[in-house]
Amino acid sequence: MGYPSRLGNLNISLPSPRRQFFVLLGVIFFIDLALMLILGVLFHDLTRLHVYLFDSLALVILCAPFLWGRIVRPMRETAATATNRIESLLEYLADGIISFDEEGAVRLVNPAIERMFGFSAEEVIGRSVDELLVGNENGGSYFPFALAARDEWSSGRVTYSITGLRCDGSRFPAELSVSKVRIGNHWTFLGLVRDVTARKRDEQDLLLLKRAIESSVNGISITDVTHPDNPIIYVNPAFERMTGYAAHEVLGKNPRFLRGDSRDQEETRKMSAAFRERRDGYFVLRNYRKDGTLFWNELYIAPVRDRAGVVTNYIGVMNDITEHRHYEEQLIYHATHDPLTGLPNRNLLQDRLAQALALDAFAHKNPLCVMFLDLDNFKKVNDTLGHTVGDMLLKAVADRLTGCVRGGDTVARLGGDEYIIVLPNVREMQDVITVAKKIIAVFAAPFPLLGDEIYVTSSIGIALSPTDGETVDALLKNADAAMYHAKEQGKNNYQFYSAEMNIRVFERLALETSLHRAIRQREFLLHYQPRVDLRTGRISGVEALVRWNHPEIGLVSPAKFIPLAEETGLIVPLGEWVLRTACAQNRIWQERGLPPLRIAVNLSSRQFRQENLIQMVAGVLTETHLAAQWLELELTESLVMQEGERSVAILTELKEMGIDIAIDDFGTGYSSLSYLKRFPVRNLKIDQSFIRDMTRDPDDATLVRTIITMAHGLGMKVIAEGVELEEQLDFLRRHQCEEIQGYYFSQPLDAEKFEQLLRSGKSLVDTGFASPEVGYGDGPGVAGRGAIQG
Ligand SMILES: Nc1nc2c(ncn2[C@@H]2O[C@@H]3COP(=O)(O)O[C@H]4[C@@H](O)[C@H](n5cnc6c(=O)[nH]c(N)nc65)O[C@@H]4COP(=O)(O)O[C@H]3[C@H]2O)c(=O)[nH]1
Repeated sequence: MGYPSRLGNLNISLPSPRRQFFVLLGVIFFIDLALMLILGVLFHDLTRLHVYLFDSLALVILCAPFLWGRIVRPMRETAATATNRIESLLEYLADGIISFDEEGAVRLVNPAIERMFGFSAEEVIGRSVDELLVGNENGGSYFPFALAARDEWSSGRVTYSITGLRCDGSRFPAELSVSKVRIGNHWTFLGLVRDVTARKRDEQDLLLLKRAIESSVNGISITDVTHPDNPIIYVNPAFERMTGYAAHEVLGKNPRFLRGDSRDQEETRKMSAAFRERRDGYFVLRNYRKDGTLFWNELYIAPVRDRAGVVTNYIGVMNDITEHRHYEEQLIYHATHDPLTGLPNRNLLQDRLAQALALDAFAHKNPLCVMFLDLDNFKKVNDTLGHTVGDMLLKAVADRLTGCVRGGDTVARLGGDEYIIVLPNVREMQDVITVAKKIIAVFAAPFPLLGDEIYVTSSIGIALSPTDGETVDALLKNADAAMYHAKEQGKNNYQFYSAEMNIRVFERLALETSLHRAIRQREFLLHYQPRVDLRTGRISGVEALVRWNHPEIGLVSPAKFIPLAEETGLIVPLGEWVLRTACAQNRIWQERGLPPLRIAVNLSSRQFRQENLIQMVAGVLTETHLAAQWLELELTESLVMQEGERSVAILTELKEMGIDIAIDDFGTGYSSLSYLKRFPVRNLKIDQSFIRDMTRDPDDATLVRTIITMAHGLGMKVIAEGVELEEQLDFLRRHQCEEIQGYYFSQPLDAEKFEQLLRSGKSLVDTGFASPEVGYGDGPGVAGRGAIQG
C-alpha cells in the first residue's frame, strides 16, 4: 500500500511504513524461530516446538514498541516531509511537469500544466500526450515513438521547441525538456514544459526593432557610457551611408571624431552639458564625412537606463540636414539680397542699420553715417540704351561702390538707381568726407558697357546719427533729403543733411586746401615764448610755437589748424619743419653769443607714431649743428600714457641721445604712476587750466601742490604754463615750482623780438615780482634778490 499523497495524480510509490513495520516483525519472528529450530536440531530436542513458537512471538511483542518508536515513526515523518516538499515544489513551480509512458499516455501533471493548458489533472491523466503537445518539426505528432527513437537519449535530456494545445483549441509556443527514465520494467518520459509565448514575443519585438533600426533613413548610433570615453557599440547602415565610415571603422571610438577640428562649437558645449547631466538633447553640429566633406548633423541624443535607473548607453539619432540648410541659406539670401547686384537689399540694410545703432548706443559713442546715393542720369541710359545695359550699369556701379568702402561698411541697393552706404563708428569726419569724395571720383571714369563708354555721375546725401536722426527711418529719410539737396546743387556732389555740417565741411575743406598751399608757400613761422627759472628769475628756456601767417586772414592760431593738420597727415612735414626751424634758430642765437638755452618743441601724436621719428630728430640735429642737450621735446600726457610701453622705449632712446623730455598739459589725462616712473622725463608742465584757477579754486590749488610734490618725488622738475598773475607766481614759488611760462613774463614773440628780450637780460624782478629771501636748496644761483636781478 502506497503512502497517501495530496497530489491525486501523482502515482509516486513511497514504501508504506506500516507494511515495513510488520515485515520487520515477521523477519524477527522467523529468524528467532529458525534459530530455535536449529538449536533444537543440534540438541536433538524438537519436542518443545510450541515453546519455541511462543518464545518467538514474545520476542516480537517485546520488539514491536521499540521498532515503532525508533525506526518506523521517524521514517513516516521523513516521508511526510519529503512528500510535502515535493508537493509544494510541484504546486508552485512556474514550469509545467508532465510525465507520460511509452504509449504516450499522460501519467502525471503538476498545477502549472493545468494552468498552462486549461485542463484539470483528472481530465488529462490517461489521455495521449499528443492531445497536449505537437512537435514543430514535422508539424504532427511524434510522441512518444519519435521520442523513443531519438539518438539524443544517450545524453539524458532532450529539448524541443513544440506547440502547446490548450483545451479551448488555442495554441502557444513552448519548450519541452524530456528525460527518459526507467521505472520498474517500464520506460517513463518526464517532461518540463515552459510556455515561451512572452519570450518569443520579446524575440519577435527585438527582431522587428532591429529591422526598423536597420532600415531607418536616420543614422543611429549607440554608445556605451559604462566604458571610458563612451565608445560606439552599434551603428546602423544609414549611419554608414551618411558618414562614409563602415561600422568596423567606428566601433570602439567616441563619436567626437566626426567633428574634425571644429570642436569649439557652441552646440558641442551644450551637448557635453547634456551628457554630464545624463539627459536627452537636440543639437545641430558641423560634422565631417570620411572624405572630409562637411555635413550638418541634426542630432538627437537620449540616455538608456537600466532597471536601477543608471544610464548605461546613449542612443544618437542623426539627420543630415546639409541640403536643408543650404536651401534655407538660399532662401535667406534671396530674402535679404538684391538679385541683380548681389548687394544687401532694403530688409538686410534695415537690420544692419538697426544693429549698428543699437551697438552705438552701448559701445562706441562715435556717429554712424548713412549715405543716400542716386545716379544722376540713369533714366536716360535706360531709355536710350535699353534695360540690359541699364542692368549692367547698376551692377558695375555696385562693384565700384563696394571698392570705395572698408570691411565693416555696408553698400546696399534700395531698388532702381538708389544705393545706400553705411559707415558705422565714424571716428573722424574726415573719413566720411574721404569716402564721399572717393565715390564721386569713381564715377569720373566711364563705364565700358557693350562697346559703349557710358558716363554717369552720382548725388550723395549724408546723414549722421545721432544729430540727424536716431532711428533707421529718420536717418534714411534725412539722407534722402540731403541727396535731393545735392541734386539741387547741380548734381555730381555730396551734401550733409545738417546745414551746420555743410558749413563746417566747407570751412574745413577750404582750410585743408589752404594748408596744403601754406606748406608749399612757406606761410608758417615760429614764435618763441620764454620759460623763467623761479630761483634765478632769469630766462632758462624757450618754447617754439608755430603760427600760420594766412595771406588773407593774417595770423591763425595753432589751436585751429593743428588738429586739421593731424587729421590730414600734414602735421608730419609741418612738424619736421617746426623742429628744423627751431633748432636752426637756437643755433643762430648761440652763434650770436647769446647765453645758450634749451628750446622746447611740441610733438603731435601722429609724429610720435611715425616709424622714423628717432632718425628724423637725429637728422635735424646733425643738419642744424645743434647739440642734443639744447633740445627738449614736449609730448602731451594723454599721448604718452596711451602709447604706454612704446613711449617708454622711444623716450628712453631720445633721452640716450641727450634730448630732454617734457610732459605737456599734465593733469588733464589719466596718468599711470607706474609708467610715469619708467618714463625718462625731465619736466612736467602743469596745464594752464589749473594755473588759471588755482588761486581761486581750492581744488585746483590742491591739485597743483600735489603735482609738484609728486614730480619732485619722481625726480622731475615742474613748469607752470599760462602764468598771468603775480599771485599765481607767488603761489608757485611758495610751493617750490621750478619754472614758469606765461604772459606774466612774456607772450610768445617772433625770433627778432625774442632775441631782443634775451639781450635785454630781462628778469622777473623787472616785472615787479619780488624774489624770495631764501631759495630752494643748493641749485645754481639760488639765494636772494641779487641772484634774481642777475
Ligand atoms: N591764455 C594764456 N595762454 C598762454 C599763456 N602763455 C602761453 N600761452 C599759450 O599757451 C599755449 C601753450 O602751448 P601748448 O600748451 O603747447 O599748446 C599748444 C600746442 O599744443 C599746439 N602747438 C603750438 N605749436 C605747435 C607745434 O609747433 N607743433 C605742435 N605739434 N603743436 C603745436 O597748439 C597749442 C596752442 O598753441 P598757442 O596758441 O601758441 O598757445 C600757447 C601759448 O601761446 C598765458 O599766460 N595765458
